[in-house]
Amino acid sequence: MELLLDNIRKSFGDKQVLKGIDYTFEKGKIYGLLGRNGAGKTSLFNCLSGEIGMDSGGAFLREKEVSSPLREADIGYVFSLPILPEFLTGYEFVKFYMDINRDKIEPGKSIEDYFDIIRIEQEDRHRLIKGYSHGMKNKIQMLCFIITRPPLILLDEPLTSFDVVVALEIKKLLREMKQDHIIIFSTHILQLAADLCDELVILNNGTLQEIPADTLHSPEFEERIITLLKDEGSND
Ligand SMILES: Nc1ncnc2c1ncn2[C@@H]1O[C@H](COP(=O)(O)OP(=O)(O)OP(=O)(O)O)[C@@H](O)[C@H]1O
Repeated sequence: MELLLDNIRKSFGDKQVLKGIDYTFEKGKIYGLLGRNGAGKTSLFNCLSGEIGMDSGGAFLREKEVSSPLREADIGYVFSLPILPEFLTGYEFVKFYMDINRDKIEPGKSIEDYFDIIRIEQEDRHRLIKGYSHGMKNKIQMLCFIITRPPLILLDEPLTSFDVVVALEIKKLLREMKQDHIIIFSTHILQLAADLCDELVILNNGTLQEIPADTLHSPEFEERIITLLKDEGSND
């Protein structure tokens, strides 16, 4: 399975943020999306998820030479600022989410199993989401895609809110899941990108640019990325 981005363009007023995004992402890999503040990473994710409309271009999933337009149901999107019904308990929300997605759930997994996966303690499961920490809310958002397992998973700076222990668990989980999914996550933490990603792409002056694979584990990794990101700044 592949995700094909075809000449995606998006402007806000006079500001052209995405200037023709062309890229092919493959199943089985974790992609790190890098870019400076305001480069358009969230805008790209929002265009893909349908949160905002693209001005032109398109996104398609291709399976065995057959392409179909990307649909909302194909995407699990974890926002950097989690959006959840705060008036429900974690348990109530997850139960509701499982009920409405009954047809997509792996047989044999209970609600408690899912909470165990993301390590939310028993006593916290029945507390209102309103009182959850940022990291716990992110975990609940992640649980949504663990439950429904959509082909495309978009993570907008997700791991920054987790403590080191949870971050390690989530990294492990993403690595386990990657064989069946296309995972793209945006981050400003270069070490995390180098550690977790199979490929890196930079959103540079409104277009996506692949970073050569040999850069990822080279001793000059950080230096080379920073040079590329600075180049972007000079294009503004
Ligand atoms: N709804 C909107 N209306 C007007 N301008 C917007 C809107 N959304 C984003 N922008 C602008 O588009 C540009 C890209 O923003 P975006 O949030 O996509 O960048 P980003 O790469 O995710 O940044 P960061 O790393 O700081 O989160 C910015 O100049 C931002 O102000």
